[in-house]
Amino acid sequence: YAGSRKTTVESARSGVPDLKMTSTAATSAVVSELTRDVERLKAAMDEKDRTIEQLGRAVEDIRNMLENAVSNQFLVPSPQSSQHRLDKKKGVSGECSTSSETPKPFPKQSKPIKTKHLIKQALCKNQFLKNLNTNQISEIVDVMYPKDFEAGAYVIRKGDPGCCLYVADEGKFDVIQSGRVVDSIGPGEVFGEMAILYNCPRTASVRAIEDVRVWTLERVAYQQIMKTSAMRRFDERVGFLKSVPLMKDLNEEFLSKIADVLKEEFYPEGHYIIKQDTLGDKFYILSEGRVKVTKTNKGEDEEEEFGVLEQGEFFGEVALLKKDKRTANVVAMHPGAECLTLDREPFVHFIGNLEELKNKKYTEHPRKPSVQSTVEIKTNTFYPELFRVELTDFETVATIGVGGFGRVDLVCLKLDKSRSYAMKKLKKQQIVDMQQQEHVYNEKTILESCTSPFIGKLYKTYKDNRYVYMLMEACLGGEVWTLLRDRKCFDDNAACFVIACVVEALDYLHGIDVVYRDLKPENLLLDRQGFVKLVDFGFAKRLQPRGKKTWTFCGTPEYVAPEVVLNKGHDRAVDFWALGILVYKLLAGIPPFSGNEPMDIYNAILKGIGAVNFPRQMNKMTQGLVKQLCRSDPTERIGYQKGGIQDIRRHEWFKGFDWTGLRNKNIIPPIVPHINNPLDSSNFDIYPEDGDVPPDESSGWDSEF
Ligand SMILES: Nc1ncnc2c1ncn2[C@@H]1O[C@H](COP(=O)(O)OP(=O)(O)OP(=O)(O)O)[C@@H](O)[C@H]1O
Ligand SMILES: Nc1nc2c(ncn2[C@@H]2O[C@@H]3COP(=O)(O)O[C@H]3[C@H]2O)c(=O)[nH]1
Ligand SMILES: Nc1nc2c(ncn2[C@@H]2O[C@@H]3COP(=O)(O)O[C@H]3[C@H]2O)c(=O)[nH]1
Repeated sequence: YAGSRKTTVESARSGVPDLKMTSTAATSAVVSELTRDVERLKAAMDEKDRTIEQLGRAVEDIRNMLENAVSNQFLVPSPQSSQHRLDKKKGVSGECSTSSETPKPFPKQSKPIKTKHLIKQALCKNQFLKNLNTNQISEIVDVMYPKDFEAGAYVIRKGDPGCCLYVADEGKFDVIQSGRVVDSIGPGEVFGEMAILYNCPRTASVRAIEDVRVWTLERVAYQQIMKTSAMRRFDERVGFLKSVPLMKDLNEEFLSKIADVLKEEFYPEGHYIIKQDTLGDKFYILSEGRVKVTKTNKGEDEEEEFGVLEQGEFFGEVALLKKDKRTANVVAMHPGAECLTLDREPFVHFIGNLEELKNKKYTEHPRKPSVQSTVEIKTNTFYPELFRVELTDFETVATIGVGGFGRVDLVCLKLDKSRSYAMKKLKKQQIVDMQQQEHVYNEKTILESCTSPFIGKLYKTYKDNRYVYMLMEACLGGEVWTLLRDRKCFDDNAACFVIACVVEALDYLHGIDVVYRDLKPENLLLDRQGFVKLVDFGFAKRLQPRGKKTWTFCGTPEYVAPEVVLNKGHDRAVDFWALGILVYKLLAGIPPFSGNEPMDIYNAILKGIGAVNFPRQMNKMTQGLVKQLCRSDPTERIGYQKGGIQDIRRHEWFKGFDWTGLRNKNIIPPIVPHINNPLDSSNFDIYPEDGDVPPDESSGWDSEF
């Protein structure tokens, strides 16, 4: 750019006449000629600047178009996106909160009504926050506090860990990427929003152009408000259902399940909630206000009133039971009515049919694996051969994996090289710094209690000043991730087998109320025969029975379910979502929701599976399975409904699959790894040594290791 400008000026100078040789008139003629030249040059340069700017924008547009095309249409990937595809995906998680902790109240910050309005408007425009109810928004606005910055100060610096979201109040801000101003932010705009999900590095810098004020929302405050309000709403709903005469005999667990699938709808006064003679697919319980029931007799226009229904009464069951048209009108009365509604599908799935609901008493059924499997639930599995074995009795053969908090080594006993183990060692200080102690304990206690052929066994744990260690069964066939990287994608047969093993693992885990939360090819390993085992239980959690949920953001961006992104509270349904992503990823080689930044991925996830293009190699039946698993509403996902995980096994995609053979391990896996001896680490990538020696950490949080 500078070069081209210089060239133009130089070529103009070459035409300048010798001034000493000319008269005054000639001089002024020359000056005006030169002035015109200068004007022409200026115009040419401006034009050039504009062209360069347009070219820059065009290049940027083309780059964006190509990136979109690659992720959506499977064109030739750019080097950047193919690199992106080869990267292992890292799990991310919010800080753990122990359930025993009493939430600390966040002080309310008084602010003028105008400011409250500005913040509310800003929050309502944000993807993550726009679905919050008015109470949640008000609570959030109340705890936001002001911060002032002088012109030129950085509100956010790229790369710093983020702990809060901001709403710009007064003044303007520059968004800076690689030293370039890429955008500006003005009053009433939200920025730094990723930080309310979990602690992740800032993706850009934000600098005040003038003296500015921002309103700050801390992640901890946001998450506490979300959690307490969702729990409060859920308890209120269960409490309300208990008061509904129709449901009075149902037990609490069952009511919790129903509460989970009910949707809340508001109808203004005069609104026809149900219109006579139309088709209907919804059942209603009146939670607030009153409705009147009217009927129009054949050949008459007048509506006759049949009665008024009050809070706690239900309607809309007749058309559902008879599979016929609505038999009456139901109209909202003053000042409007609020109903809890149940669609036909979840209604049928969860409670069979209304007659059953009216006539049958439900007893408590703890969820168990839905088919008889070879797995049994044990706790405190004990391996006598390892009873006296100390940490110092092992020697390291090779590093076979590197994770967020440490690494996994292939080890053997110094005195017995006929057997190997995987030793996962985690840096204690880093665990404490990232507040992940509870997750590490979850991993230990859950794995200790698992006995499934589809889950990597944990034999024993150790600790020293710097690390905690988990001694595990070694799966020497390598990661499904590596196979996928080398093959680009799997055929239906191999994908079906991998997914079937995962289904078995999930069935086992959900049967003991454990949600896994980190399904991805990186966490699936092949054993020596080629059967797949689930490892890395860093995000697994045992949920309270009774339909209880958990709130901490956990997972790997490409695989997280929308309810996790939206902080709505989540349960085992997130594993079915991730299973859908996994099916897609194995067959297509890339995940359905992707982007350069996690935020782009989350926005794509919130748009839903309907907006995703499927590659040619995925036929309609397979697409159907992915779509049924990746329903945005968790209660609508296949696997989560009345038929349980057996619905997935029965899906057409698995037609002819030998599930019993899989469980008894008497079928031949489609990919049988080459393993030369028990110390063979050749199916894993080679990792450099970790030069970093972590500091001692002696707070004692790991006493149970
Ligand atoms: N039992 C095992 N046998 C063989 N390899 C294993 C075993 N467990 C883990 N690995 C290897 O080590 C890698 C990292 O293990 P793991 O995912 O448990 O660590 P992590 O620190 O929790 O990782 P991340 O931070 O990515 O979640 C795995 O992807 C796998 O390649
Ligand atoms: N308006 C605007 N904001 C951006 C852009 N890129 C990043 N940001 C914001 O800058 C913030 C930097 O920190 P975060 O990554 O937490 O969140 C980022 C976004 O909110 C951009 O191109 N335009
Ligand atoms: N037909 C009829 N429906 C009533 C009456 N009172 C309440 N309803 C409710 O009004 C609803 C209209 O839609 P549905 O026929 O599905 O189910 C009906 C009942 O739930 C009544 O007296 N007659």
